Amino acid sequence: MTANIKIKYFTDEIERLRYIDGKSDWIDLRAAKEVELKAGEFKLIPLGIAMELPAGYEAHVVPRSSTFKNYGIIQTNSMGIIDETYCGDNDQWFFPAYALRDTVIRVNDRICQFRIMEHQPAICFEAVDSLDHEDRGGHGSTGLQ
Ligand SMILES: O=c1ccn([C@H]2C[C@H](O)[C@@H](COP(=O)(O)OP(=O)(O)OP(=O)(O)O)O2)c(=O)[nH]1
Repeated sequence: MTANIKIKYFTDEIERLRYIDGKSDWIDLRAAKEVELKAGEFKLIPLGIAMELPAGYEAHVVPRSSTFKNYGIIQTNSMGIIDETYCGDNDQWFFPAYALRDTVIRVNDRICQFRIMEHQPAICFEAVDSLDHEDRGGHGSTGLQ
């Protein structure tokens, strides 16, 4: 099955998104403007795109494995969640970056990746006195290091 996604680019300076079938279903995203950060600084890096996600889906954005090594930045929210409703003409995706060293992110640098995920089912929380199961045990209870 193929999902069609409407995408709006905010600049011609970044390469168009490419889905590489067979390797990974995560799709790389690029910085849409040059951003300079000093060690300890936080900035939002625009990713130059907005999308209308398929109904019933959200997108998850995480750094590439090489992002920290190449650029010295980490993603402050660990994983970005793009809601289905984030689909207006100015709803540009961004990467919240914290720099651990002085660094420059250049236009078109591939700094993160995303995939779409189906929403979980609607949840109703039912309060009970007992869950009627044996305790599994918490951290370290398997004895494995
Ligand atoms: O890394 C991110 C995180 C979010 N967004 C966009 C898409 C998302 O739909 C919107 C709002 O994000 P979120 O729901 O995480 O934030 P909030 O609800 O506005 O703020 P918070 O949850 O911190 O109260 O911002 C990004 O582009 N990148």
